[in-house]
Amino acid sequence: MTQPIEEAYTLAKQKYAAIGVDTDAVLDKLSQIKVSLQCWQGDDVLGFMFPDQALTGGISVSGNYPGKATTPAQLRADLDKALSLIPGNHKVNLHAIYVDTDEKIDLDQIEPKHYEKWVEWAKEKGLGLDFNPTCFSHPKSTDGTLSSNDPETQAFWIEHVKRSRKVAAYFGEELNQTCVNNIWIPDGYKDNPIDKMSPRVRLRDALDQCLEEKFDDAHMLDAVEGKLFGIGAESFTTGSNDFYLSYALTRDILWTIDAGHFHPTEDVSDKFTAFLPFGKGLMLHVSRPIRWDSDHVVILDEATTRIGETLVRNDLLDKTFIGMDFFDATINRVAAMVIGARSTLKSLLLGMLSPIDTLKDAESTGDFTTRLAVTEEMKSYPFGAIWDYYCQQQSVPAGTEWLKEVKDYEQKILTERN
Ligand SMILES: C[C@H](O)[C@H](O)[C@@H](O)C(=O)CO
Ligand SMILES: [Mn+2]
Repeated sequence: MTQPIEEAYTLAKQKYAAIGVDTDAVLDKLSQIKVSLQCWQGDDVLGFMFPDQALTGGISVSGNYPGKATTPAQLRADLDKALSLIPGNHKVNLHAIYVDTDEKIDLDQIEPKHYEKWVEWAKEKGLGLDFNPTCFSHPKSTDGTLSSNDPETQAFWIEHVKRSRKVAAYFGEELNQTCVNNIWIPDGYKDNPIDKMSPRVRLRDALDQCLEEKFDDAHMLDAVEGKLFGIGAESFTTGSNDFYLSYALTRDILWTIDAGHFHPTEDVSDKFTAFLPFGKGLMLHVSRPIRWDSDHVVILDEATTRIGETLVRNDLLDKTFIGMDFFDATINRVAAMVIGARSTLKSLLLGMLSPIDTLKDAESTGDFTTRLAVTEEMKSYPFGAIWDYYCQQQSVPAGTEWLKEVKDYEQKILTERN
């Protein structure tokens, strides 16, 4: 440990102790938390199944920064680099298109064996894995997927989702920890539909078929992710947030809240405690929407801070799987992963460094003056000293030191690609 970091921590620790916060206990708690690092930041959501297929489904990646991963081995190397700069022990989130096989297969043919190399790698690195069926960027996804009114198309996507659940359960069994299988589909209409009921009934029934096979919760949990709108589906999104909230509650599965999938003025963190008194649990896609679901790299802004604080203050960490969802090709992709994950973890640390009991006492006795005064003062507490110490403790670089490693990696590895 370098001297200045230790000294700064000692002073900061005293300051937090004076308001009843035990920073050593906080760092111990933070070290137990896993965030799921989305692999698709590494290759602009292309995957290895149909890499020449354009990205569709109303999501888009801008930028052409050199060095994107074009093979599973490259992507794993980039993830390794990123994970070595993120404090703690985490998970990696895969989409179905990230197969690692020489077989030429379509999405309705995926099997656990096509992802074996990911599992071997995860075991070697002590990582967990999450999974997502990929219901976009495919010739059969242009006119709807699970809610399609073409029985053949719908059957194709049902088969894909059923198989993705088997892959997720295999991940969970092999890695001895829960793998979340998150279902998101892009179905919707550009213009106002007349019949809004039939697509949603078809989606409900298709999902029910997908979920027929039962798996052990300890290995696999289903999650459904809604959305306000997507490019090309501006007027109607079949799998809207209300639809999936209802579906998750009635089927006792996880609801995925993507921070970019609501109206920009909505506070997504407020939804956690609206859902959890009734629901099984949450999956989060921590993201950064700029005017729309732009999937910018997560930073420690007010929205992200509120997410971390809400999870901690309300004791929701045991019921929430924290994933991230952003993809930016205008900057170094490994750096994007590191920035997003470190910022997400910082939001949790900020939450943990609050004098929660004092604040709750003030609130319950109606002392809202104290609640406001203390939360404001906390903003200038020496949080950075605690974070730097945590990084040292977890053997990852503190401050911007990590950037040197990414720049070095860029020079030696990334610029040699393409
Ligand atoms: C890759 C997608 O972003 C992801 O699967 C989905 O979670 C989403 O947020 C679509 O907008
Ligand atoms: Mn998402």
